[in-house]
Amino acid sequence: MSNSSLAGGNASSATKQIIVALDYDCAQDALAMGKLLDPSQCRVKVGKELFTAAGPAVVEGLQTMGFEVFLDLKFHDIPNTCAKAVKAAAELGVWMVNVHASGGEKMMAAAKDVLTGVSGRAPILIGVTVLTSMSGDDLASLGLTVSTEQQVMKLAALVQKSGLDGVVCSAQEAQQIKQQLGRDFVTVTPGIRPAGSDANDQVRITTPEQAISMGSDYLVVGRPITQAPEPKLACQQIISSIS
Ligand SMILES: O=C(O)c1cc(=O)[nH]c(=O)n1[C@@H]1O[C@H](COP(=O)(O)O)[C@@H](O)[C@H]1O
Repeated sequence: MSNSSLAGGNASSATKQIIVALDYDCAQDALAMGKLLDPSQCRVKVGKELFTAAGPAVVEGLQTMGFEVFLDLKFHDIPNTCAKAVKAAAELGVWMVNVHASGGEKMMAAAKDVLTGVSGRAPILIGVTVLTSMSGDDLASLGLTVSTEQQVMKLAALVQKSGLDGVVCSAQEAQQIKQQLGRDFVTVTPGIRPAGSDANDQVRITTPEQAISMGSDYLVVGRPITQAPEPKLACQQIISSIS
């Protein structure tokens, strides 16, 4: 069974919908947080800061601890370069990898194509639509005159047309994506904030409960867990709130 068929529409009945964003500047801190978390209860995300500082070794370290890793490097480049980066990610054995949907159909299709030649389990390949830190005003400043929802839907349709498994979006758009693109099209949603938490730099936010009720498959949660006084407890509370 491919990773893709494990994701999507049935994820809401599965466990491990929480992906903890390990946004740290060194492997030591990321692995220390990993020790507090339970790989049978959540997955982890390695993003640009941690990967740039610590490289593939930290991915391997987390995998050795039993975690499935979402490698969030948001590749965005010419098709050949992007596809080769996705291939390198797949060879690290990661569970999920992402590219920017705004790289376009040719870039995304090349990234998907390269995975057919990868031995073993291919990672779930996801396209980032509009960053959850962005509002309509931010889009306008880029010269986009459509609403955030319209832009997310436009990019999500392009992601699907390019053959990818799903999108990163805010949970606010997850319901519409499921309605228009099908329940098996995976929605990965950052911008998760338990009631009363600081939004930080996130704009399009929802609580974990709202994200699940809107049809989100996977909830990416960073600071509300990693900067909590008791991260393990914060993670457990979020898991309980959606179970
Ligand atoms: O691709 C992502 O994971 C991502 C996309 C997006 O639109 N917004 C977003 O916040 N993220 C990532 O999700 C994480 C959210 O972290 P917190 O805001 O601390 O919960 C960060 O690691 C971001 O890099």
